[in-house]
Amino acid sequence: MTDTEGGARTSSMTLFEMLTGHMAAQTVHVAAELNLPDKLAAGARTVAELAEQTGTHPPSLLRLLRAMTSLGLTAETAEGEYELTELGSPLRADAPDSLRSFALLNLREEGWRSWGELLHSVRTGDPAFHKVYGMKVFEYTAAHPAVGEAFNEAMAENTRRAARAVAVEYDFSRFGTLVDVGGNDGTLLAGVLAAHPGLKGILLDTPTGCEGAEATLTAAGVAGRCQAVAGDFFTAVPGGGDAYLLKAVIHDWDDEHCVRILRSVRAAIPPGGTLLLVEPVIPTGPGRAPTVRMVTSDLNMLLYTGGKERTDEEFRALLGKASFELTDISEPIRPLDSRVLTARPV
Ligand SMILES: C[S@@+](CC[C@H](N)C(=O)[O-])C[C@H]1O[C@@H](n2cnc3c(N)ncnc32)[C@H](O)[C@@H]1O
Repeated sequence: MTDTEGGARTSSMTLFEMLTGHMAAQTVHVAAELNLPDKLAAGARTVAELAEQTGTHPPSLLRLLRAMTSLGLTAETAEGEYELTELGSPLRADAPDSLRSFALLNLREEGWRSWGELLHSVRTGDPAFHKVYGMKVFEYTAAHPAVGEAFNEAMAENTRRAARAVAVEYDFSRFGTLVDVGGNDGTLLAGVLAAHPGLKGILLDTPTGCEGAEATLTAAGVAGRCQAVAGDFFTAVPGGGDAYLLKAVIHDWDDEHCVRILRSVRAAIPPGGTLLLVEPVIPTGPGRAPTVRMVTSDLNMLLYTGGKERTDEEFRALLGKASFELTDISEPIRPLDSRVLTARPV
C-alpha cells in the first residue's frame, strides 16, 4: 500500500498497515485455497469465469480480487478481468520458489486460532495451541491426517528451497553415513544424498512425519543408499551414522525436551562423530536485530510447541548439557536465515 498524508509517510499509516496485516494474510491464504494463482497462470480471467471455476459468489470474489490487486498480487486488465502479477506468481503450485503450501498451512484454522491467543502465551509462557485444541501439536497432526499432510507439504516446500543450498554449502563428502533426525518426508536428505554420491543415509521420524519419505527418496534416485525408520527421538535414534543432522527440530522444543533429544543422539553417535544442527541463530547486542523470519518463527514456536529460536550462547549451553561441544557456526544458508551449527561429542 502506498497511501501517504500530504506526501509524507506517517507513523500512523505504518501502524495502520500493521493493524490490518490479518486482512492481507487471510487474503493471500484464501487466494491460495481457491487456487486463484494457478487458475490465472495461463493468462487473464474474468470474475465470472473464476467464480464459475471456484464455486464462489461472483460479487464477493470481485472484492477479494480487488484486495489482491491492492496488495499487488493481481492486476486488473479490463473491467472485471484480472491477471497474476510477478509478486503473486510464487503462490502458484508449480513456481520454483513456491510458497503455496506455506500460504495454505500458515493461515488455516489452527494457525488463525492459535495466533488469536498470543496474549495467553505471552502471559503464561504456555503454547496457545494447547489451550485451543487441548493437545500437543504433533499429537494433533497425528490425529488429523489432512493437517499432518499440509504440515509435511509446507515443511517440504520450505526445505526444498534450502536443500540445494545446504547440500552445496556444507561439505558432507567427509562423512560415510548421515542420519537425519526428524527428517520428515526426506526432502533434505534426498537433496544431500543426490549431491554426494558416496554418502549413505538413514532418516528417522514419527510414522506420520516420515510418510512419503520412501517416495521422495525413490524419486531422487537415492533409495538404494538410504532407509527411512519410524521411531521416537526421545527414546532412541538409529546407530550407524558418523554424522547426525537435525534441521528445524531443536527450535520445536523447550530446553528440557531438547536435551532429551540430544542425549538420544549422544547415545548413538560414535566417538569422533559429528552433530549438525540447522537452525536460525538469534543475534544479540544493540543494532543486531533478528530478521522478520526469525521472530515470526520464534513466536510460532511459542504458540504451537513451546519451543523457541536461540542465541549462540543458548545453543552452546544446551549442547553442553547433552555432552556435546559447539565447534563451529556457519554463515547463514540462503534463502533461509538458518546456519549450520557443528558440534562434537565430549
Ligand atoms: C519442524 S519439522 C522439521 C522437519 C525437517 N527436518 C525439515 O527441516 O524439513 C520437525 C520434525 O520432527 C518430527 N518429530 C516430532 N516429534 C518427533 C519424535 N518424537 N520422534 C521423531 N521425530 C519427531 C516431526 O514429525 C517433523 O517432521
